[in-house]
Amino acid sequence: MKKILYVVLDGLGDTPIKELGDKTPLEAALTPHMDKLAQKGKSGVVHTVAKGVAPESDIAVISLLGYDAHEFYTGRGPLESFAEGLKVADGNVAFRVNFATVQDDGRTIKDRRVGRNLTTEEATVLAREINSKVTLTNATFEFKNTIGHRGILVIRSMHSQLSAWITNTDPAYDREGVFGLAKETFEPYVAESQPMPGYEKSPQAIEAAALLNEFTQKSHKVLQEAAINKKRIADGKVPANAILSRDAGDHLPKFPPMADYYHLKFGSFVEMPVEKGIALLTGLSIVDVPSRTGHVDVDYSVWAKIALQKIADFDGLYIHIKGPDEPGHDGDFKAKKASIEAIDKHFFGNLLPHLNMKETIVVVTADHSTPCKLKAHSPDPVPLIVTGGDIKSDGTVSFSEKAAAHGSLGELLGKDLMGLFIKLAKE
Ligand SMILES: O=C(O)[C@H](O)COP(=O)(O)O
Repeated sequence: MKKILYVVLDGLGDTPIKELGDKTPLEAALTPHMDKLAQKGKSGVVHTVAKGVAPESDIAVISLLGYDAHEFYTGRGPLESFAEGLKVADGNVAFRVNFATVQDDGRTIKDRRVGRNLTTEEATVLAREINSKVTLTNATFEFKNTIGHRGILVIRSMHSQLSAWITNTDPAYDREGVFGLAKETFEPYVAESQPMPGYEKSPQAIEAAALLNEFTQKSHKVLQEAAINKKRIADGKVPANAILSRDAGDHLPKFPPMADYYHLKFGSFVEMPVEKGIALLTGLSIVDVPSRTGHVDVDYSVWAKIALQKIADFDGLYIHIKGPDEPGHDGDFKAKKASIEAIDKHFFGNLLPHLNMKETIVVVTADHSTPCKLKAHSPDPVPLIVTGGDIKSDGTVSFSEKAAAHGSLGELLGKDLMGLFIKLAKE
């Protein structure tokens, strides 16, 4: 059986941009290596969770790994908390959070990501202050910063189980059932969490929402007084003076391990806690890579070398590269195009010349589209290339949304991809 090299570029998909000559950042980017993969293989488009769904990365990646997100997903909070070593027992409620910047009224949001320049070191100090100075009514909590403005929060009631059926305080994401869905537009105010429809009378949901609101108010007060924020303001930066919470979960997902589900041993290297949590909980082996240096030419070429070494140890590698998503969220199409070009040059450029393509099915796709115009995830399907092994070309000339839409693979669902790749790897 051939190896499977499964590369997912976060937020890759986009829509045509006038300033790029009505091309998407992917179309406009110089991507000779990915274009060659497309020319030698077949392409198509993927609705990673379902047609018309603008997924967060978590349910998209779960689907891309072949699991039905409707069946297995229990919220982003438990995934990221598990990745970061925080205990999430049944009845604890875990959230993904952002440090954010609000006006002095404590609720008008100036920036959901603190200008995307909060250092992990600054966030660590602020997290320590929150953990030491905030107390909750008949409950304890653990708050941990992760990467940049990102973090996780676990709240534990002292006398009862809590329910995750509560709304977000982060206005940028809605909840549809257990799924988190990106909103194209939203009111820039910290939302009051409340029990979700149908759970208005649930004591566990009522208590969970009340505790989240208490945490939000008290952490804001602590952050307002924090020396780090006073220094940030003096340095002309926006303060990290609020915590936005979303995607609550009150138990860990129970995935059948990949080894049992597909009888395959997969390695994985990823950048963000959410993908790390999914990899750990689906039984993928985490391949250690050096932490980001901030220089993508260095980081991506190191990743390429590690992928070449490690693919020998596994049946396949799942590689999740964050790159294009952040500039998409920031509406920075030039930076998104540059990010795609850097991945092509420094990851694929260092990987493909040394990869045994006859013995490897190479897949390149995305978890969702993050159109620069929207600055948010969208339901637009993402392009897919499948090449290598004995796969014959379907005449695709380049790697782009437009070219993929005419590919011979047509429209696919994320949860069907693994089955397709395994079939191709066995041919
Ligand atoms: O970057 C991340 O953590 C997510 O993919 C997007 O989350 P955000 O909208 O809170 O930045």
